[in-house]
Amino acid sequence: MRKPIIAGNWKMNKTKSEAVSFVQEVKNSIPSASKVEAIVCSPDLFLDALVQEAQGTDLKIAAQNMHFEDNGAFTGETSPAALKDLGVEYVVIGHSERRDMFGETDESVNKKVKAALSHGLTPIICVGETLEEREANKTNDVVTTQVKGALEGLSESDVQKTVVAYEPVWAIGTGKTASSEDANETCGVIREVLSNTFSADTADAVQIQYGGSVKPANIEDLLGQQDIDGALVGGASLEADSFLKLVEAGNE
Ligand SMILES: O=C[C@H](O)COP(=O)(O)O
Repeated sequence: MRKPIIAGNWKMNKTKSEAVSFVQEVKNSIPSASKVEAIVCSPDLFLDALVQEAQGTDLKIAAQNMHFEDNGAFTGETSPAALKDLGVEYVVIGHSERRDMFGETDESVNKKVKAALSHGLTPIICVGETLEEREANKTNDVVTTQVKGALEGLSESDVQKTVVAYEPVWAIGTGKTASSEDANETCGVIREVLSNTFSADTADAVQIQYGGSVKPANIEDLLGQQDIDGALVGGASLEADSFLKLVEAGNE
């Protein structure tokens, strides 16, 4: 049985004091033995404070990116070793904003996924098509290539430790959500790729999230779909109230 994940990706928002207040507000409202895993993906600057603040609660803290090397001359970057040492448990890898604006490729995503796993971090691997690709009926090809590229060379048991987030680029921050059925269909395609490339057991084990304008008003429909195991949420995760509503929806 896959446990759904509600992950709030704050992107480049909040100051440290705002971030800490948010965690103080939500951490004791995550039901223990919750049916969903609740995660906040924070800018690196606040990770240490947030991990401390969330200790002993059911709220997990994630990074939004990392380098694939353990150390070296990579100015401005953060290593997986440093994240692990802070007590971070998850890391978002290959978000479309990083692919689009910071030169992430399937190859760098693959290196980062391997590095995360080797440090015991759970990678949340983002895939998804642009509007142009969708209109050219290339959605399935694009996500297939991205999923295969991200997981290239991994063992079945390592793949089972990953999370995939399907985020159609045209639905991110636009207010346009894929219909639950369309989102489910593409998550199903991803599961089929996992099954064909690795095994049916692997496909069954991997949590596949949907992301793109998820909000309290549409979360229930999305979570009700067979192949959608949670959500990666940007805008609607910035306010504690709204984040808690998303987590509550997963507990109903
Ligand atoms: O990582 C989160 C996604 O990019 C979705 O962002 P959004 O919920 O603001 O559309």
